[in-house]
Amino acid sequence: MTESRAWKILIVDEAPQSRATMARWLGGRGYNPVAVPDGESAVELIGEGVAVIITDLNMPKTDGLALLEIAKQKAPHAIVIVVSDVESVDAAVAALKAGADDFIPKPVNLSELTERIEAALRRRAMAEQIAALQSQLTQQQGLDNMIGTSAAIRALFEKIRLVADTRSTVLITGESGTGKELVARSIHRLSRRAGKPLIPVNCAALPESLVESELFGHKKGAFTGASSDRKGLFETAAGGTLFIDEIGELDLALQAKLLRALENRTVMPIGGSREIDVDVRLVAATNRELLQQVQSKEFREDLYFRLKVVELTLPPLRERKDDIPLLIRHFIDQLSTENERPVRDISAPALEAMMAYKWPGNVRELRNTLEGIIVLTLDEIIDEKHLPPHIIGAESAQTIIQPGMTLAEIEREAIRRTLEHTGGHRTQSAELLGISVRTLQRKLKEYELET
Ligand SMILES: Nc1ncnc2c1ncn2[C@@H]1O[C@H](COP(=O)(O)OP(=O)(O)OP(=O)(O)O)[C@@H](O)[C@H]1O
Repeated sequence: MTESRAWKILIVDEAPQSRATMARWLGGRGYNPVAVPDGESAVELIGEGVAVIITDLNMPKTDGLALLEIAKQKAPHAIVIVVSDVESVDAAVAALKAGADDFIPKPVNLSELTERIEAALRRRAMAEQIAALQSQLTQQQGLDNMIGTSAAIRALFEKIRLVADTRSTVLITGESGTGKELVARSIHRLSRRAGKPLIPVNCAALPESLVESELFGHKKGAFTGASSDRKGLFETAAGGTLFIDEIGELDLALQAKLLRALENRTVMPIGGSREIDVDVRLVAATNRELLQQVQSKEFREDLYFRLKVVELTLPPLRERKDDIPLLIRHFIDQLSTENERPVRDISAPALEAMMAYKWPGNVRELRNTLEGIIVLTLDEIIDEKHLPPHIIGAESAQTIIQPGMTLAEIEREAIRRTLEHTGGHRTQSAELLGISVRTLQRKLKEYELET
């Protein structure tokens, strides 16, 4: 059954035998059936407590269609299943058009009846969850579709609201895939700067030699290839927000330049002779331990303290498992629509397996996993059979290491499988492999794994 609660089912059928058989069958399956012989007696009983109404169509006085009308008024959430003789198929079609949830021809096949009831109850539960989710989203408007009701996420939403409309620099920390970019976008959208641009820049994705000119701009002739003046992202973001992702990847010289830009609110383009005023709010993110980088002298301590005036930390998904069902429902809804697939729910055992899994790639991995499943199925319900083996804990003991393999071959295979696991996400793969994104990029070239 969809829930342990005994659903109240109203059976309206003139034929005593058929009425009694349905009632006995449903009672034996844990439902709470109430059987009546005509429309009038049914009208008396229709109310909020009734979950399902099974009604015959052809009845004297109040017939099935009239009952359907009344049910819509008195118990709008009740599911109405019409049963009818095959001859009155036209009437059944009319009932479906008038809003009945399902139609079963008489004589009623009892197993089919329970299946249809279960399916309708599941559909209704899903619709209710989506409605709840939508209202929750409306309440969180401005938070860029960030889903979550766990205590940790609610506390984070609160901090985002408080910090958004200040000038403070914000440092967002958290593992890869936890939603740092979404937080940065929310901060921008809730701030007075929302009408101005939010410019994201990922330091790990840019070659080191380009980061400086990207951020601060350059003058014509400043270096080979600088054929004209170019504005940096600080200037492009004027009045708005600059989101520097993977700030831990900035080299020390650029860290000094960034600190100066923050302190003086001016930037100096490469090859320039004059500082340019910039009014930009900086939001930075990292999935590395900046403090450790400070201790190992890879990151300037003064910049670290300048950045961490306000620090928002995103907990890994495994530490806020309460959010998993909600996120799954959100992604099922979103990805089924996007990919035109019929998936609309997840079975209890599959959900349990997803809750037990550790999600090293966090929300991104959850979304990628669901996308992989949804794209490849025409089923309506995600079940255990759809889940990848590593999630249901059935990953075989097969190991990538075989005697005779070189270390390079083992490394190549580890990188290949990690990329497969993260859906090709380099930052996340680098983190899982314990190397920097740049090292990963170098190895991808070396092992010819680039796509
Ligand atoms: N709370 C959430 N609600 C809905 N979607 C989320 C949530 N958190 C993350 N996501 C989704 O997960 C994916 C990863 O999020 P995001 O890019 O913000 O992570 P990140 O921490 O910035 O990752 P990285 O460190 O790798 O850049 C995105 O598709 C994002 O929309």
